Amino acid sequence: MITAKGLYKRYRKTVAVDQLSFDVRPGVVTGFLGPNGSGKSTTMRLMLGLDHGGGETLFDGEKFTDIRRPMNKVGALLEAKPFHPTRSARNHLRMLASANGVGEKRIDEVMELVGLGTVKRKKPKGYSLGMAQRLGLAQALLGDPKILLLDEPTNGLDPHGIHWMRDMLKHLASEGRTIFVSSHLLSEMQLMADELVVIGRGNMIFNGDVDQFVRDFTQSTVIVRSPGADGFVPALEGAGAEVAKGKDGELVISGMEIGAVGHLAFTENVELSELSTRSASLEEAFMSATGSSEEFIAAEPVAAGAPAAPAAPSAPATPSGGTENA
Ligand SMILES: Nc1ncnc2c1ncn2[C@@H]1O[C@H](COP(=O)(O)OP(=O)(O)OP(=O)(O)O)[C@@H](O)[C@H]1O
Repeated sequence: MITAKGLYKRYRKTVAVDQLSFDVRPGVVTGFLGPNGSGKSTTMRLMLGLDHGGGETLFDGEKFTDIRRPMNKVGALLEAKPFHPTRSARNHLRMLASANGVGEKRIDEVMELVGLGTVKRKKPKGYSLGMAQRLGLAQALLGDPKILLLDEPTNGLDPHGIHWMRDMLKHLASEGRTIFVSSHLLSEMQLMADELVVIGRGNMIFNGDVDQFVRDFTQSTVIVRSPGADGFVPALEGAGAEVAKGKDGELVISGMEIGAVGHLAFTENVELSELSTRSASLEEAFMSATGSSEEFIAAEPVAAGAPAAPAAPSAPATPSGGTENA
């Protein structure tokens, strides 16, 4: 279990992390999301005491600096390639292992676990970014910790690597470990995470269940296909629904429950060939939740030859509403 309380960090005029408080539960993967520059890396560094700032983080009730053998309790992967330039990958882990009372056997075990068994005698400087991420994870797992903090571990991994990382983190969570992982790959996060901490401009936007986040920040829609679709629209609108035409003539209905749509079709004598709900994606929820807290907003692309549009104005500093739990 991780308990973060009142985390705060200011760089000159920039408040990078603003009184963030959240819990990360064991047994599930918790995703850490936020737009670029929202303070995710700074938060993780603060949690591990690698940055000076305000607040406190407890790992199973203990501050990181008070843990006698930190590697056995908390494993972290904060940036790829923080490795010794001349030692082999295995020797790099060996050095860390001996400093932390971890046995030799565990080194080969973690190298195999992350798929680097055949290249463990090579120097990490020759590793690709994806291989470096795997070595970083091996390093984090060396002490068999109950808690893992991973900043963008899928960065640089190919689709197979991303799939592998997802399965690995889900497996580690299923063993009862606490997994806190940041990623920009929202479709991946939707498959991997059970819970979320979402921040914008250093402020808490949401802390809780992924499905709840999607429900809170998007609207699910009801899909209808019918040979009499056009004739059904006035009845739907008369009942207060909003109706849009989707692909292949489907009706995309918002503001009305699926049961009510089915009942209305029955009373209006409309034949249906499909009646279903469509949930929004995590990406849609993320865009809606963090849209106003994006730090870097690009201008709309302009067609070649057209006069350039002025850059979009900066968004207000306050994040959009949500279930703040700070
Ligand atoms: N060493 C530093 N000096 C000054 N400002 C910094 C420093 N590190 C981070 N910042 C600022 O703090 C804010 C948060 O940065 P941080 O890197 O934590 O965000 P992030 O969410 O991890 O971003 P990304 O998703 O792009 O990796 C940004 O405004 C950034 O410019």
